[in-house]
Amino acid sequence: MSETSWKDRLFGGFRKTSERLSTNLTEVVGTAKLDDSTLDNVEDALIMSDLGPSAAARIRAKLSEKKFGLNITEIELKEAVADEIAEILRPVAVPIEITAFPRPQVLLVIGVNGSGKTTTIAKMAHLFQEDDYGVMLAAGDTFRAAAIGQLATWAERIGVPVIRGPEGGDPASIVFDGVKAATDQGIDALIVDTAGRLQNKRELMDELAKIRKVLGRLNPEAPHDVVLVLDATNGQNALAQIEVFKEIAGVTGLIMTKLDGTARGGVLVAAAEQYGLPIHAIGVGEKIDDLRPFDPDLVARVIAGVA
Ligand SMILES: Nc1nc2c(ncn2[C@@H]2O[C@H](COP(=O)(O)OP(=O)(O)OP(=O)(O)O)[C@@H](O)[C@H]2O)c(=O)[nH]1
Repeated sequence: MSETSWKDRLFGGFRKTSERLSTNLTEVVGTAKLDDSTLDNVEDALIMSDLGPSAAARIRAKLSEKKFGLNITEIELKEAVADEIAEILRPVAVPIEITAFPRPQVLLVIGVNGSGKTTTIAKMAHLFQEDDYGVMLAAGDTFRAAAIGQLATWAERIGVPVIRGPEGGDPASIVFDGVKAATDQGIDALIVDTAGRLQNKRELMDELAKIRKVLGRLNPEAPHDVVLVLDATNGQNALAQIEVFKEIAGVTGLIMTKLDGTARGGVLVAAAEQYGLPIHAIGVGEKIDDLRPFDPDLVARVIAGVA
């Protein structure tokens, strides 16, 4: 896909978020002087737009440091907010690199049901394929037959092999088969779907521990990545998921999906500020090429409504 059309999609995707922040910030201006009361209002506007109290306080402090007492127009305020959002996003906008030696790089993908995990795995595979990497999928979410079928359908559609077992089968054994097959076939990236049953933390922890143990026997470096897929429409609840999964699954990076059609895209900034985990890519639609790594400066401007 051309960069222009991705940009359009990005704009379209974040439209509701930027409208919300824009509206909230517009209410602020009128008081043209950036004094304490205006700063209070800016901070409130950022919190109301899901950027979270911590990012809001940080942006407020920076604005105050740079522009306190100055007269500021609405557009200048939005530009300044965009600059500070970019500061927060820059360190975490880190695409996944396929660097594992020996191959394959093993990526465990976790996330609660409905977060967009399966679709995101297909989109990631597609991204890697575009870079000429050989990709294989492993259907480690054996909890539901539908999940295995859905992954297999995607694999067929994008033309990548998939390792699968029976419903209720042992995920660790599928991962084992996956690594062996990927190694034999010279595959670069093995993406493993896992069950995301947060309802039962103990079970999930045990399952992941077993997968790690099996992987460790084949390659002590694996899994190289533990990617948590989050649904942006869940707002603050998505942040709570980071907290839990970080603790129980050793998350190494995030992918945030469904940023299209939600006014809650500010949660991307909240996640960046609060957790500092790499955000590998963002999803702005249901199509195969609707997931990309992101340009933090551009996304910041889109969110603040000045792009
Ligand atoms: N609008 C939009 N929809 C998305 C995005 N990513 C995934 N979806 C949709 O979200 C729904 C759930 O996605 P799945 O991939 O099935 O999610 P899952 O987490 O694997 O969920 P289960 O299979 O139910 O466990 C599907 O209808 C996807 O098309 C996105 O970035 N934007």
